[in-house]
Amino acid sequence: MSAMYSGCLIARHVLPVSRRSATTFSGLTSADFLKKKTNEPILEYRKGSKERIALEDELAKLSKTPIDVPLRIGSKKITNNLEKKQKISSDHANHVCRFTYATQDQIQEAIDTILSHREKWEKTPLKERAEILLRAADLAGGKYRMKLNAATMLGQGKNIVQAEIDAACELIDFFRFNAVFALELEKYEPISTKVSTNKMVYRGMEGFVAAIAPFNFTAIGGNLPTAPALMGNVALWKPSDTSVLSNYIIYELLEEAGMPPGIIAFVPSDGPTFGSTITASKHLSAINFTGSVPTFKYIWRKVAENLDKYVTFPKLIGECGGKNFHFVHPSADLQSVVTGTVRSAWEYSGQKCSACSRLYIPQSMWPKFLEETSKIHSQIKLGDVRDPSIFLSAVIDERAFDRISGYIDYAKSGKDDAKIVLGGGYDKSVGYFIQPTLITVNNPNSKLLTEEIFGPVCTAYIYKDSEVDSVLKTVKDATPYGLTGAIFSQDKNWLYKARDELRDAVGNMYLNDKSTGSVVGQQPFGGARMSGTNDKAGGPHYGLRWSSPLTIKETYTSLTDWKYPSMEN
Ligand SMILES: NC(=O)c1ccc[n+]([C@@H]2O[C@H](COP(=O)([O-])OP(=O)(O)OC[C@H]3O[C@@H](n4cnc5c(N)ncnc54)[C@H](O)[C@@H]3O)[C@@H](O)[C@H]2O)c1
Ligand SMILES: N[C@@H](CCC=O)C(=O)O
Repeated sequence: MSAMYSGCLIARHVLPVSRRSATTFSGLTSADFLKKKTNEPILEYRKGSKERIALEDELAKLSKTPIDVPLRIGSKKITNNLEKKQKISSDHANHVCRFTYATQDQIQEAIDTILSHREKWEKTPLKERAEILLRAADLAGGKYRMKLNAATMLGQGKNIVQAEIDAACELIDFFRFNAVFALELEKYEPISTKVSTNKMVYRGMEGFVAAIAPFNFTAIGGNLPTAPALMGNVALWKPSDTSVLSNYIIYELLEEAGMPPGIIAFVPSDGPTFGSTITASKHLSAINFTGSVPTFKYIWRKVAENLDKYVTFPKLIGECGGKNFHFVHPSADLQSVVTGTVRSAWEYSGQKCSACSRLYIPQSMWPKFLEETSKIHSQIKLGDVRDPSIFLSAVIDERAFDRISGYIDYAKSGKDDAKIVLGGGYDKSVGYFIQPTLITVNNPNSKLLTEEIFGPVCTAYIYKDSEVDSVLKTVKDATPYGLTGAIFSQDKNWLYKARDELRDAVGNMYLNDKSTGSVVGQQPFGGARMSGTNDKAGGPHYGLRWSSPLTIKETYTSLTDWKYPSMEN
């Protein structure tokens, strides 16, 4: 820990990660990671396994005793009236936590508090900041793993595997890879000469970062404020109302890992109140946003309105929605198309930004595709998140339920020649349950094929095999988005032709694989076009976005020559 923070509460965390033993469920620790640079293993949770027993225990505790989540500003814990609840979406009579909205004054207090810690934190060596994240990774992999998973299952509607790949593995990977990528960045040295040396200092930004998180990925919630903090920034962390608990558990484990108070403030709040307060502060240095396009546009406009106020130009980083496609060539491997589409479109009820929600499939393949997909559909179980045999659970809340069921009703009305070929049922009496649904349309401009639905609804456009190339050309401009897309073809020449045709259509492209499931360090993630600013979270250059590098040239000889050689006769 830096001398600046020595003597305060966190002094017990002085040992570097490599000399501190950690216990994790997978057995991989940050010390091992520094040698192997490998992703956190995904645990299987087989019945009777150590991890399954521990998870069930945590689920039972949390189901019985919801948690009260305070605001965290400096060393204060503030509860106000705990007037809000984060419900269990598959059992909405119950909730996982009570929390409160920060008022405008409290958001302002949080800004002032973190700014008062900025200078010291920014001067703390990167290595020390990185070690906090490496310790946090071990806590997320061990002591906190099941708490994170249980909170993500009950609070955000994920089944065991979906919680594990997000709240455990992706979060741990973000902490570890970001730490190592940042240390690698620092290794770059500009060229120096005999008379002067040059240095690049990866300085934090002057001001504060506002991290605004979506509901659907616990790991993203954890990444948004900590990647900037790693690079020497202070941050406000606004979780989504429907991911408060899992995000707060991350806050607590960061604290235990040695994150000093006052570097990150945890402030659940009303979206527009938060948005207008942060954008009105002249000290806003950046926004790290993940969520929908309309919210990001709102924030961007607010920044534009306040542009003359700011000390520095705020960096606007936003990862937004998508209308992700699977494009199937007549030569494609049917099994991959079926399995990939079932998983991408319906896992986690289609609430991954990368979920497949439009399928382009040739007439020749459609009957067999439907037959095989129907077989799987009949085995898929939709139910309460605590039932380990479910494939998917309820959608996140009533607003999402009403929006998604509205699209299903549109299909039922027969507009755009829409037909529901699988699923189409929904019921919100106990939980916000929507059946995995497959629709076909004849109109390529149907809103079912062009708007982000963000639910377990996939729309297929069945094209004539002979028109494959012309249909391919329509994919890019069919929507304003450009997040993910998959191309399935065993004809390699055609596959690479399609890859080139769709070069501008996505930020993450999959060839003969489904459109979801990016892994930190393997597929750095981010969308093009209206899907975001494409800063590639989980990649080696992400840290640069949170830095305002300072270049320093120091010269050791006197400056004597003022005449140019060309001036001599
Ligand atoms: N591209 C990616 O990496 C990625 C990842 C996850 C989710 N997403 C997208 O996120 C969306 C789903 O998440 P969501 O429903 O939480 O999105 P959302 O836009 O409704 O909310 C995102 C966050 O913004 C906050 N917010 C709302 N109004 C605000 C305002 N006026 N000012 C400031 N903040 C405000 C919300 O409270 C929440 O914390 C989908 O569109 C999905 O595709 C994208
Ligand atoms: N990393 C995720 C995307 C996150 C968006 O919700 C995936 O690719 O499945």
